[in-house]
Amino acid sequence: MTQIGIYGSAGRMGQAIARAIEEAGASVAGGVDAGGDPSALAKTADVLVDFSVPSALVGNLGAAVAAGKPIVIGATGLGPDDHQTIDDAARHVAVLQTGNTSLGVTLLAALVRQAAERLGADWDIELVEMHHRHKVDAPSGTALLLGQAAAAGRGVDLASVSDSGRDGITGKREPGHIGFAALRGGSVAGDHMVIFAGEGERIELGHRAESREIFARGAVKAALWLADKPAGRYRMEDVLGL
Ligand SMILES: NC(=O)C1=CN([C@@H]2O[C@H](COP(=O)(O)OP(=O)(O)OC[C@H]3O[C@@H](n4cnc5c(N)ncnc54)[C@H](OP(=O)(O)O)[C@@H]3O)[C@@H](O)[C@H]2O)C=CC1
Ligand SMILES: O=C(O)C1=N[C@H](C(=O)O)C[C@H](O)C1
Repeated sequence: MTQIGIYGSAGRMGQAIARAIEEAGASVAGGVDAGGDPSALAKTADVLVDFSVPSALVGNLGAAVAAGKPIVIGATGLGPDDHQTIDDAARHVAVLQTGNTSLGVTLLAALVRQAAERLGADWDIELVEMHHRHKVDAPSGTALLLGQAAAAGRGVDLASVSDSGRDGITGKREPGHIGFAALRGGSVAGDHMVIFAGEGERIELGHRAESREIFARGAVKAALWLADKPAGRYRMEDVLGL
């Protein structure tokens, strides 16, 4: 039976993942939260999942590499340095990083990329997301993932066209920019809408998570898939065969 270790185990996702592990017929190797030792868990688990906080990433990845264990990184709010750390770790162990482990969002990203590829640059792309009142990062990891899919469809680098902080006298919309808006409130598990706004018409491609169980099931599926993979950086598309 595959033993899955959880970084961020007492959190909303950590608890949902523990339930999903039991449902999948695997077992929980243990959990670590703030102040805990990531190394002991890495030694006992077959595979690890990290749904904690970005500041724990270096320690969690270091523990996974030292123990030679694959790891799924689901925590969001990651910056360029974090992605470099993930690339470095992926030279030693299998690492799958994604802002969203659901089947629906993984498919949506492919549709967004295709739409961005086919629609001309005169179609403005805007992303709107809404999450529960406890979420601490914005834009969401999913919004960034979808923005990256749109940018890839257009053959541009998201960092050079991203527009996420409109407030006050912003001036006109920059042609080619990809805009982000983040709403927070209540218990919303995660809503994302990608809007392609043309002259006189709009296309809206979206996803609504009805509970975080979909993320938890996807995370466990990814962990079980990753458990026997060689070193490298993997994506949810690889797990789902999309
Ligand atoms: N990729 C995906 O599909 C999804 C990703 N997420 C992401 O997962 C992350 C967690 O979300 P959520 O469960 O709602 O958040 P929570 O705040 O409920 O949980 C985070 C957990 O991490 C713990 N933690 C804090 N510091 C450390 C540390 N150094 N080492 C290990 N654990 C630590 C916290 O412990 P304490 O409370 O003691 O500080 C807490 O138990 C977020 O980044 C969120 O965006 C969420 C849903 C889906
Ligand atoms: O914090 C959350 O809850 C979620 N975080 C992820 C994100 O930042 O996109 C995934 C999902 O939307 C829920």
